[in-house]
Amino acid sequence: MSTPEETAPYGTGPATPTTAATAAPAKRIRTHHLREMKERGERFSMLTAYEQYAAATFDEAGVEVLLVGDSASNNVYGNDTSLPVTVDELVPLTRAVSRSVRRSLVVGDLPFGSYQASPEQAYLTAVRFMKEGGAHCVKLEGGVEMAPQIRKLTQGGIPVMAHIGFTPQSEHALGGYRVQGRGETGSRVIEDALAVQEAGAFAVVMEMVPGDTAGQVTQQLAIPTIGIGAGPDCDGQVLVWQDAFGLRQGRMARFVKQYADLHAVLLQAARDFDADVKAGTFPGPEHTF
Ligand SMILES: Nc1nc(=O)c2c([nH]1)NC[C@@H]1CN(c3ccc(C(=O)N[C@@H](CCC(=O)O)C(=O)O)cc3)CN21
Ligand SMILES: CC(C)C(=O)C(=O)O
Ligand SMILES: [Mg+2]
Repeated sequence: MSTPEETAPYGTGPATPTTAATAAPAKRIRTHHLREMKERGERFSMLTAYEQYAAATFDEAGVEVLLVGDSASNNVYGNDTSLPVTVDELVPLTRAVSRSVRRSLVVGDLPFGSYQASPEQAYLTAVRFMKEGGAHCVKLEGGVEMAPQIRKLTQGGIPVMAHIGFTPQSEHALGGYRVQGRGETGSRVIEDALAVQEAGAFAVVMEMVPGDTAGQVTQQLAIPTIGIGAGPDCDGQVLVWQDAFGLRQGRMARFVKQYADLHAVLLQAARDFDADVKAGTFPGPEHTF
């Protein structure tokens, strides 16, 4: 007789990786490992993840960092922008991802309005991602102006990933989806990068920053940089997984490379199922008790 746990078909989380069941226990990625990789001149990868199967698969693939992005606003909840998503909506997704990884570092992305008001607000929000969501660290958007928040969290035992350049939560203030730091404003990106490092951030995302500026920042900083639309000279790269693997349809930002066409695969599978049901060819005898 097997135990209920052994036969439970769902919600098995990281205990049943698809192929790695016999592999040695994976060593968890910690924030200092990313810095050591930078020091050795090695690059690392980051993808968004919002639920169990994507998270477990990317973990198994060797992706070092999984971001439960506030981009769940668009890619899970169907909003047009990242602004409407709430802490109450993101924390359960973070919990799903953190339960599903064996090795990857899980980053909870603090949503718009949940940390900008004060370092205290930021701390209380970040604690929810760590306690209820099981996140290993958090990310927040902003440079010089967010240094007090970054300092407060870091001193309170919560590692912080910063996010500078184009910061989608400020799209209305920035005047739309635009490359940041072209020409004279390049110095702003460098000031922001130095400020977040000084405040204690363990890494920094740079979004839509000219490649040469991102390369300079990467050289100047001791902490790793992670690019999205910031050229090849960052220490790591991040993409939204539904963009990279072709689940999302529509116009993609220039920085997206498409590695698969999951929309086509899923569409065909759904059409085949629908046709089988309508033809009476599913379920067959082998599916019937
Ligand atoms: N699915 C998805 N992918 C993302 O990359 C993403 C989200 N959602 N949601 C939150 C933010 C919004 N982001 C965006 C959204 C649009 C552009 C964009 O349209 N960029 C254009 C304009 C660049 C320019 O000319 O300045 C591009 O062609 O890259 C970029 C980043 C990144 N994040
Ligand atoms: C695009 C990444 C960096 C992000 O912040 C998100 O997915 O929310
Ligand atoms: Mg985000």
